[in-house]
Amino acid sequence: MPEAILSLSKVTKQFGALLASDNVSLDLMPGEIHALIGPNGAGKSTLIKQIAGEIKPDSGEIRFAGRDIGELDAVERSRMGLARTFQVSSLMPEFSVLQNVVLAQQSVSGKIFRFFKPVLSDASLLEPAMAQLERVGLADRAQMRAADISHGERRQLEMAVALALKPRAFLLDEPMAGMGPEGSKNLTDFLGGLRAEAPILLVEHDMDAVFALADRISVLVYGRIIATGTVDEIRGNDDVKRAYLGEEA
Ligand SMILES: Nc1ncnc2c1ncn2[C@@H]1O[C@H](COP(=O)(O)OP(=O)(O)OP(=O)(O)O)[C@@H](O)[C@H]1O
Repeated sequence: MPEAILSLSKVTKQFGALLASDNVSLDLMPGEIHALIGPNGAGKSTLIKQIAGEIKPDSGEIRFAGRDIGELDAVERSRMGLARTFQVSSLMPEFSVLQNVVLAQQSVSGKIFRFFKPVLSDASLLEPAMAQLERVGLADRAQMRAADISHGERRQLEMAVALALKPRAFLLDEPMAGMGPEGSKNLTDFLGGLRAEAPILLVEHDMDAVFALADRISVLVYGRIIATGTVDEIRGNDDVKRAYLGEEA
């Protein structure tokens, strides 16, 4: 049995009287897309924020890449390869699409540059950045300002930036939000291929996307995981139907 890349053990977080994470244990295995679903206010974003290091659990343990990351801040976690995208925009709007990817690459290269300019004309950085843009289908927008591309294209650019960081796991918080049907379909195809690069913990309300992509699904209700299983197991689970999916699922 391979070791989990990310694992949560009994993570608990209370806001006043509200138990937003109630003894949550969850793992993300190599090569998988693990979807986290649940009704509004169930605590999905709170959990993602605790994994990313934006808020601290009251108790419990979070391990990533074999180590307890409880004491690391969000920047240190992202340097370890934990890539969070979408709800927090990582883009620099005044820079070009290509420059955004170059800057992301250099942030993990370990090299310190005093000025942006030499970085932005360094061929050894431009070529791989262009390759990432081709991968997400944005090569023809490379020279546009990030501020001037469409909403869907910004999502693609965030993906290219995330890829440039060479992540060991992706935390994706509602990637389908605000995408039209065609955009959702393209992104679904793209994410399906991405799992080979790094496993994905996916928070998503679009159930078509979740059912198409997830290797496993965990269902969160009132801060508690009420079931974890394959798509078929979750669709057939009576507790899940009652609490979330409804009888038609
Ligand atoms: N900083 C905070 N202080 C107090 N309560 C909070 C805080 N953050 C979230 N909550 C509460 O915790 C609960 C879980 O919220 P959370 O945003 O994690 O849910 P969610 O499952 O992501 O919801 P949605 O699907 O609507 O995004 C909610 O009742 C919310 O009001």
